[in-house]
Order: sequence, then structure tokens, then C-alpha cells
Amino acid sequence: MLPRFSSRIRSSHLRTLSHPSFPSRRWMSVRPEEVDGVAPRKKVTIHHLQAMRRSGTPITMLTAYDYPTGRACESHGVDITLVGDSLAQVCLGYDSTTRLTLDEMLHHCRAVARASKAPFLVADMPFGTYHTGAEDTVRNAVRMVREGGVEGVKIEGGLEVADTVRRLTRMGIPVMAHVGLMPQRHTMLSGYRVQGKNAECALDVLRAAVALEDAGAFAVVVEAVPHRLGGYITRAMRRIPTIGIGAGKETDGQVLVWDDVMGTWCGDKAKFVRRFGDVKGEVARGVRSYIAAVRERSFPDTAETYGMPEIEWEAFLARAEAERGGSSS
Ligand SMILES: Nc1nc(=O)c2c([nH]1)NC[C@@H]1CN(c3ccc(C(=O)N[C@@H](CCC(=O)O)C(=O)O)cc3)CN21
Ligand SMILES: CC(C)C(=O)C(=O)O
Ligand SMILES: [Mg+2]
Repeated sequence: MLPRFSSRIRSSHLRTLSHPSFPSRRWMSVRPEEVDGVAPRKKVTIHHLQAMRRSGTPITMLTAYDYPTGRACESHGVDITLVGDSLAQVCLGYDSTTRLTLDEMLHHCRAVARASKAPFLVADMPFGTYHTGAEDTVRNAVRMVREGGVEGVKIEGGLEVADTVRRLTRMGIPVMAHVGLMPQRHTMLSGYRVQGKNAECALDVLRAAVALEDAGAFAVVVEAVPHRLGGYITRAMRRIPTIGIGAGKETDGQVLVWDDVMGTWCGDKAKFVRRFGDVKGEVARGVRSYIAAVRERSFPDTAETYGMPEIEWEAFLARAEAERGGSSS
């Protein structure tokens, strides 16, 4: 009796497990940390990123600025989440990233950090927070890690920031370098222009990337350079990955700004941007439908409202009207 009974349980158990509507493991236990119906992922580390470079696996980096965008990076498999200072423009409406303060950046980092756990989490050090000497730079980077909850900081600059990169790295703060087009310097550059288009400038960008790897950077963003230069710099790196934005297909990874990917950015579109979603269209549809439904009183309907027992309503009416001297119904 008993063996037959238990073997029947086991066979039905197996059937359940192999049923297509029960993906393996999820049925076994409910994991409270699961978000958006996706199983939790392995933590991405610097070691992992360098292994991806060695194995030729493209690294995906995407910006996030708040809890929901951070959660999307977490749920859908982004390798590196970047709280970019582009948030100044795409989230806060400033005309330049140079307007962003450290406190504003920290506020957004905290929101992203609460959601984005598995991707490696990096944030831009805002303009001016690594320019006024070693002590200030370390203090500000420590705030990014301690208060912002980020794992690494990104710094724009070439040879002139190599000492800064070395210092932070030695303190145990991983640094992502950023060469080529450096948006924090758009005024000096007279705009957002492709960098390294002539041999001399291309050499400058290459030397910067090499020096920053030597200084201990764990990765380097290469922005808006000719694609052959992006490839050359990638091959010139000894171990650290290059993450390109407008640097061609030969970099070890790619990064784009969230709003450019989703189609929510209203400003000019750089040549390197590809839109992968039409969230702006979806937002327009949602806002317009909401307004229309309110105006024609089709929202809310009964299912979207709360009821009350008839007897309580009658009692309420009687007492309310007595209290108000029967002045209204
Ligand atoms: N939405 C958004 N996407 C970004 O990539 C981004 C920001 N904002 N804000 C901060 C910086 C600014 N960046 C930019 C902004 C504009 C161009 C741009 O329009 N470049 C010209 C280059 C023209 C030339 O050099 O001749 C282009 O047409 O691509 C590039 C990078 C990158 N970052
Ligand atoms: C585009 C990336 C590299 C960036 O620096 C930002 O979003 O601020
Ligand atoms: Mg930036």
C-alpha cells in the first residue's frame, strides 16, 4: 500500500514538474526576491566583466535614474547599470550635465541601488566633484559608495585624471574611465563633437585609454570616436573591457542612455543612438486615454469604486440629514 501510494505521488510530482506551465525550479519554492517574474541572477563583478572580455561576450550597460528603471536593468539582464550624469538632461531638465550637484546624483543613486542588485552598479562623478584636489575627490567618491550605494564611480578625462584614478583604485573604489567625447567638457569642445578624427587626436584618445588602464581603471567608456579607433583601443587594452557609445561594434561592450533606447528623450538624437522602444508613443496614448475617460465619465466604473452595506448607508443618511437639519438629500 504505502510504496504504491508514495510512488504515485512521485510520478504525479514528475508530471507536474515537466508540464510546460511549470518552468522548473519556480514551482519548487516561491522566491520573494523574484521581480517581474524573472528568477534572481548571479551578481556581476569586475572579475566577471573581465572574463566576458576574454571570452568575447559583449557587455551590456544601460543607464538608470530611478527605482523602476533600475528594476528593469535588474530584471532583464543588463550587466552594468550606470547612473549617468545624463540624468541632468534627461530627468531633471538641465541644459548640461555640468549643472548636476553631488546631492542630486546621490538621491538618484540611492533609488537605483534599491532596485539594481545583480548588475555591477556605477555612477558618474558629477562635474566639479573630482576637480578640486585629492582630498575632495576621495571624500566625494566615498559618499557615492557609502551614501549612494554604488560599487564603482565613472570619471571623464584622459592623462590628467590618471593620478585620481590611481588614488581611488588604491582606496578600493573601482573606477570606470571615460575617454573620447567628454560631455562635461562640451563648452571647451564647442559642442558634442566626434573625437579622434585626425591622427593626432586619435593618438591622444589611445594614450589616455592606455594610461587609465595602467592607473587601475576596471573598464573604460569610449564615446563618439571613429569605429576603427574604437576597435584599436579595445585591442590595445591588456585586460580591461572597453564600453563603447558611438565607438563602433568592436568595443567589448555598448552603453546607451535609457531615454534614447526607450524613445522618451525629446532633444536632439546623436548619430550613435538607436531607439529600441517607443515609450513616448505609449505614454502619449496613456495620458490622452486617461483624460478622455475622465472627461466622458467612463472612468471610474463600478468595479473601480467601493461599496457599502445598504443598511449602513440608510443609517448614515438618516443621521446625516438629522444633523444637518434635513437641509439636503
Ligand atoms: N539623451 C542623451 N543621450 C546621450 O548619449 C547623452 C546625453 N543625453 N546627455 C549627456 C551626454 C551628451 N551626449 C551627446 C550629445 C550629443 C551628441 C551629438 O549630437 N553628436 C553629434 C556629433 C556631430 C559631429 O561631431 O559632427 C552627432 O550628430 O552624433 C553626442 C553625445 C552623450 N550624452
Ligand atoms: C552615456 C554614458 C556613457 C554617460 O556618461 C551618461 O549617461 O552620463
Ligand atoms: Mg556621463
